[in-house]
Amino acid sequence: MSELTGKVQTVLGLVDPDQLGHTMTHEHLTMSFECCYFPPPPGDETVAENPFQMQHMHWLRQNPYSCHENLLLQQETGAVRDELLAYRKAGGGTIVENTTTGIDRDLPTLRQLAKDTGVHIIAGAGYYVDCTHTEATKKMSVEKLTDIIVSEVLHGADGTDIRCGVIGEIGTGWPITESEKKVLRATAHAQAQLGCPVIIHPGRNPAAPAEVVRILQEAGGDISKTVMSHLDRTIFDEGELLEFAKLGSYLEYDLFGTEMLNYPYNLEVDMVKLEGYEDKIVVAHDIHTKNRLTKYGGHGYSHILKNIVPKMLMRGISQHQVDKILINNPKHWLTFN
Ligand SMILES: CCC(=O)NCCS(=O)(=O)O
Repeated sequence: MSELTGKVQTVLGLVDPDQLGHTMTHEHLTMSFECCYFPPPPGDETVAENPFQMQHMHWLRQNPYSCHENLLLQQETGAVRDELLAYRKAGGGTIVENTTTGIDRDLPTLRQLAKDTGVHIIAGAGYYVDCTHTEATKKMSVEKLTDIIVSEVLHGADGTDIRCGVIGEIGTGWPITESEKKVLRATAHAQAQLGCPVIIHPGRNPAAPAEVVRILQEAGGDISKTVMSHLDRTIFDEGELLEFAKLGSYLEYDLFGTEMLNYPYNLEVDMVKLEGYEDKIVVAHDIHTKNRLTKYGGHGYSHILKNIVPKMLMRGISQHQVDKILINNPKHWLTFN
């Protein structure tokens, strides 16, 4: 039992879990995604250099990683502040900010955004994918990595006294590299000490999520307190997905905002299926590029609350089930044991 037990840790301090309200479990408010720059298709180089014009917006949606400028979300703090105020107005209460070491976590900015907007912001401890690990990180032992992660939760990260309230998103690719495996083991050790929530970014192979769970479990991690992100881009086969669900993690769908929501000829195309896992599903937009902000014609952080919830209700998901996905499941996940 520690002072964290039964509480949720935000960038402004500990809060009672019932204060969280509607929660997006996977967003970014300030970060850089330069690590994942992807060259534009041949012939499109000039568009990529000057993307933020009306006639280029569709190109940007199709090629979000092919424009350096688009990857610098940390330049948009003013727009993000406005977005968070709109999120509150739409009924939003909490955002889990998944930016970890390697993609420019900025805790003072998160604290200021929380103060300015009243949105509860929960920051992430730990490391993103291998290509962002420094040589020093790659050389660290599991014990050293564990100490750093624990300290980010108990004392503060990046030379500040601002404490993280979740470990992750912990980045892994496919195959999982040695350095990523060490970080996963450190994550499990830290979780065992702290009783804290964990969130994982799996590689893009359908086998990746289960392999991560295996490594975490072997190292003593608590899978029932772990979110597996990005399942909507990772496991496409329904049978495989149900097999993975049996392992007991939370199942996160976080591509909302990039879906084809109103396909006019068949309004059923994006039907959500719960399949008995309504206590394990969480959702988010995973905003990590500029073009997804409303300032640039994007969907913003309120899209799920404004557009997806009505669709869920229309398709027979009850208000009680919606509340589980948006309020109760995140609350239980985020509360320290
Ligand atoms: C930093 C945000 C992130 O990792 N999002 C997932 C991107 S992708 O792996 O689906 O391309």
